[in-house]
Amino acid sequence: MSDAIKHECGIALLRLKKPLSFYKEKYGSAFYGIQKMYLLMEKQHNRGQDGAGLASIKLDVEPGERYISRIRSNQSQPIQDIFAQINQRINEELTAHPEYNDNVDLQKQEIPYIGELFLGHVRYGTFGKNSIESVHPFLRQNNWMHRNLIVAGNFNMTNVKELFDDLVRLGQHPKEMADTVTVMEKIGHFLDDEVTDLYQQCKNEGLSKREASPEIAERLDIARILRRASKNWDGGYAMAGLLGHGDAFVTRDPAGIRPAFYYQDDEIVVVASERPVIQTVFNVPFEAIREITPGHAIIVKKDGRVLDEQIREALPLKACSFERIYFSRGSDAEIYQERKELGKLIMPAVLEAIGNDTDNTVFSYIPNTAETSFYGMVEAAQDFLNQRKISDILANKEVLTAEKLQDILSVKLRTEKVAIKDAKLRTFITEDSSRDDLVAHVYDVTYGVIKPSDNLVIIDDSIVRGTTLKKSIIKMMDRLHPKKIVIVSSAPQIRYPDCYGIDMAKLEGLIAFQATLELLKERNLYHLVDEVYQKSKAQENFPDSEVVNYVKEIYAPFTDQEISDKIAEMLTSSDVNAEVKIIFQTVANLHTACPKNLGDWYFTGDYPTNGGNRVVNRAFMNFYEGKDARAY
Ligand SMILES: O=P(O)(O)OC[C@H]1O[C@H](OP(=O)(O)OP(=O)(O)O)[C@H](O)[C@@H]1O
Repeated sequence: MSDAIKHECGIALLRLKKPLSFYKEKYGSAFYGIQKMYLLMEKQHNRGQDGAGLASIKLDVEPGERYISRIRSNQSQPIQDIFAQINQRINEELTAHPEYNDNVDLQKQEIPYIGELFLGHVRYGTFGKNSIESVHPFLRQNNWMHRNLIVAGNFNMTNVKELFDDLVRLGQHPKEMADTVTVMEKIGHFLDDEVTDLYQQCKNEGLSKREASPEIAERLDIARILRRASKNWDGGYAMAGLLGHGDAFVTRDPAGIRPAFYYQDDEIVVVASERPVIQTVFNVPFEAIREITPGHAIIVKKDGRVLDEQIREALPLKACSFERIYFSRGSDAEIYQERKELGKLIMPAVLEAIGNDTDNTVFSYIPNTAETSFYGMVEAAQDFLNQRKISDILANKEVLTAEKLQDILSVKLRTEKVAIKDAKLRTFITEDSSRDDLVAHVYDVTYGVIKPSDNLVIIDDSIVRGTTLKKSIIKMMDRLHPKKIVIVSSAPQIRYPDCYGIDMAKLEGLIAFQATLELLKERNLYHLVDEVYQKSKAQENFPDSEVVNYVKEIYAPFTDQEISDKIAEMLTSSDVNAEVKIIFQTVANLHTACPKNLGDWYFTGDYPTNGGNRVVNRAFMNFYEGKDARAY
């Protein structure tokens, strides 16, 4: 089996509803679509830096003219790479044929990528190969216009094997087991089916073959195709597709795990993985942008109609909270406030850890994502300080002088930028093998702002494997000689693997799991590991719906605090002098801060789809059997 491919990805779909001459007149260029695609993709580069791809379709072309273009790159800076190539191609054409310059019809006819429909994708290839074949969009070609299918997705299916077997049962011979291919072939199969049915219909109505073609395109029921294709999909997905003649769709999983936003007016329809991208690129307000309803698809017919159709029965809404904590850009109006709230809500625990001694404490953060929660933490600390000033003033009100008041008011919160990130990479999603070394060299430290009598409170958005802390942050912070280092995680302890698109596939990689194993050993409870293995093994061949997440029993004997303390101990190497404490967010606070994104399986083990329980079961067995394998 070829490696399943991970998809911590971003998508962008754009349909220009007017003729290209309209954009030339209004915005000065018929390349409007390409320019907007560049921005839509670049502003989602946080979602993928290993690969980028773009496909475009020209509507209503004559037979013999090319109408689908696709370009993909797995070079460093892949977004720049593909657009540099596109630009070069366009410029070559324009230089060789000056007559194209002011002629939109000729541009459309002769220059690739000048079309009305676009699909872009940015990709993280977090493990396995990062070959060009793994870069989206994927293409399924056919001589029949409406049988051409182009797909790109931000997704991960837990049951690729089963979906693959389904295809084989249908008589197909898929060329690989990668989930993108499987999903595309699934859609493709029902697309073919639908086309065949419609052709029969047209024939019965007396239409000639040639007359039938545009009729089929018009009547094609995309929702029906998606309903049939996605029936057995178990996973998190925002799946986008284009058909050769010009229909387009984006469908979202029934639990709303992966995000997808859209906007439309009379000039454009646009879909992206993140909302602020659309706001910025098209200068539209927050309120004008909608989320695709979980289990629905937004379908843009070739004639410009936009349909919102239900595809799957909705599941309880479990939008991924990790999008809010880490993955998405913090520029979204809601996400920004949520991250701040995460910082605020954890403050009482921080104050306790420093014995309310804000005077001898420096507050800081680990760049970049945690910067926003730092602002929230600082606001809460400021509130605490103000309360103290009020009490001081009231207590001294009989003897208050201007000087005394000045003394009280001059006390300030001490915030510093202590950690500096040298490389502009997201290390969390860097491939396992090269990560340790990278992390060790990614950060640097600011000297001269910490006194030996100080506590240093430093907030990070999440602690996953703990590499960032162990290999880099704690050691470097210790070089500043603080008395105590308090690491604050704006996310709760990550105890279970993810299987819906965030790369946390192995249990033994998670520091919370490792710490719990240590505790089990110390307390002579390690037999629980054997027991959980027996229970997991016994349900190995159960249908997904009957599998129980027994891994929860591993954590049950311990309080959160005990596990946190063990994590701190394990991440602190013997040469570190400061006392190190780690504080994690509670799951209850997470839900308070991010009320719309209640998906919390990596923290609680409560998976939103049945496949999740199978994955955690498999992940545990892999760990127990010493198999260095991914669980899906
Ligand atoms: O515990 P670990 O397994 O080391 O992973 C957690 C770290 O990874 C992320 O940083 P990243 O460099 O990806 O991104 P950022 O700059 O966007 O915060 C995250 O912000 C944590 O610092």
